[in-house]
Amino acid sequence: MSRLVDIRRALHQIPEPGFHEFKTQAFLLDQLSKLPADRLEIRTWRTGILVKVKGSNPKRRIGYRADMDGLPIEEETSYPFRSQHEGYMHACGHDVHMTIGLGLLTHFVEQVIEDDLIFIFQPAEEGPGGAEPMLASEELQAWKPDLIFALHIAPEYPVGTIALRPGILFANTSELFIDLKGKGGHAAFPHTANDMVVAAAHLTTQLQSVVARNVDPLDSAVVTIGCIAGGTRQNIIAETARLEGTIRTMSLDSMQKVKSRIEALVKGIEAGFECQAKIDYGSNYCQVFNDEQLTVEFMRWVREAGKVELIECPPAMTGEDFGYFLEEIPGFLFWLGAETSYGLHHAKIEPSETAIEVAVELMADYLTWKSKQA
Ligand SMILES: CC(=O)N[C@@H](CCC[C@H](N)C(=O)O)C(=O)O
Repeated sequence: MSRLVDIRRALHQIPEPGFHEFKTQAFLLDQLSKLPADRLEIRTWRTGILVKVKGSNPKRRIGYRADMDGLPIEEETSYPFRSQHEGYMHACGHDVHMTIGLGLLTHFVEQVIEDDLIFIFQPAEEGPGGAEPMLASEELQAWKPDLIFALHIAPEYPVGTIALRPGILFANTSELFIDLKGKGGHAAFPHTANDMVVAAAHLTTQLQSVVARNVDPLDSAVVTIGCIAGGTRQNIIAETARLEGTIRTMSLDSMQKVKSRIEALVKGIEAGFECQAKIDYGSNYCQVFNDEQLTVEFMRWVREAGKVELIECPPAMTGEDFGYFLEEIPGFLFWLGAETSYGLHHAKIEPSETAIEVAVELMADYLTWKSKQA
C-alpha cells in the first residue's frame, strides 16, 4: 500500500484544471507502462485514459470511473507534498480516486477475473464536465461497460465506513454566471454613474430569496454565489460586475423554476439599476441516480462481507457528472469515509490515506464476487 500512498502524494502535487490534466495523464500512463502489458489495452481520450484489463472468459465489461481534475484553490494543508501548481489543489479527493483506480487495476492484472474491466480516468468533473462527451466518444462506446461503479471521498465519515442509497444520491446542477454592465465613473460623483458593485450586492442578496421563498420547503434546492468580481480600484465606480455560482436541485422541475425566478430577479436589477445583465448557465449535470437493484444487492453484500461499516445516507446537494454514466449504464456511486476535519473544496482538507486501502480491498472483493454472478 505504501506504493499507492506514494502515487497519491505524487498526484496530489500536480492538480490541473478540467481538460488540462496533461501531467496527470502522463503520470498515469507512466504508472500503467510498469504493469504487465499482455493483460492491458490502453486508449486515451483528450486528457482522459481508458484501460481494459482483459478477463479470462469475458461475458461482460465492468467499469470503474475515477475523476482527474483539481480545483482553483490555493492549498493550505500541512502536507510536505503540497501542490506544486500555484493556485490549484486536489481539494475534492480526485487524487485519492485515481489512486484507488490504479490500485484496483493493478490488483486485477495480478488476480485475473472472468469479465473484462474498464477503468475510466475521466477529466473535468469539476467543470465543464468530461463525463458526457467521454461517454459519447468512439473510444468509450467501443468499450462501453455493462455495469459501472465509482466512489467519492466523504470527509464526514470515518475510515472503514461507506455510505450510499438506492435512487437519487446527488443533485441536478447548473452553473450560473451573471454579467452586469452599468456606467463607471468617479467615486465622488455616484449620481452620474450606475454602480455595478451595488447592483451585484443587491442581486446576491435577492438570489437568497429564491430557495427561501420560491421552492417548496419539502423539496430541496441551493443557489450559491461563490465568486463576485467587479471594479478596478477603491475610488472608481465599477462599470461591470460578475457573479459566479451554482444551482442545485433534486428535480428538473425545480431547476426550471429556480432558473425562471433568477431570470425575473435579474430583470428587476436591470430595471432598478438601469444596467444590462447577461445570464449564462454554463454546464449542467444530471442527478446521480444509483441503480436500485444493483445498489440494494451491493448493500446486502457489504453487510454480509462485514469488512466496512455501511450507512444508508440521505441524498446530498453535491453534483457529479458520473450521473451521465448512470443514465446509460446501471451502477452506483458511494461515499468513502476519509475522515478529515475540513470539508470538500476546502484549502485545508487532508483526507485520510488509509481510506485508499479500504476502498481497494472492498472493491476488489466486490468486483471479483460480482464477476461470478450471472
Ligand atoms: C463532488 C463535487 O464536489 N462536484 C462538484 C461538481 C461541480 C459541477 C459544476 N461545476 C457546478 O458547480 O455546478 C460540486 O460542486 O458539487
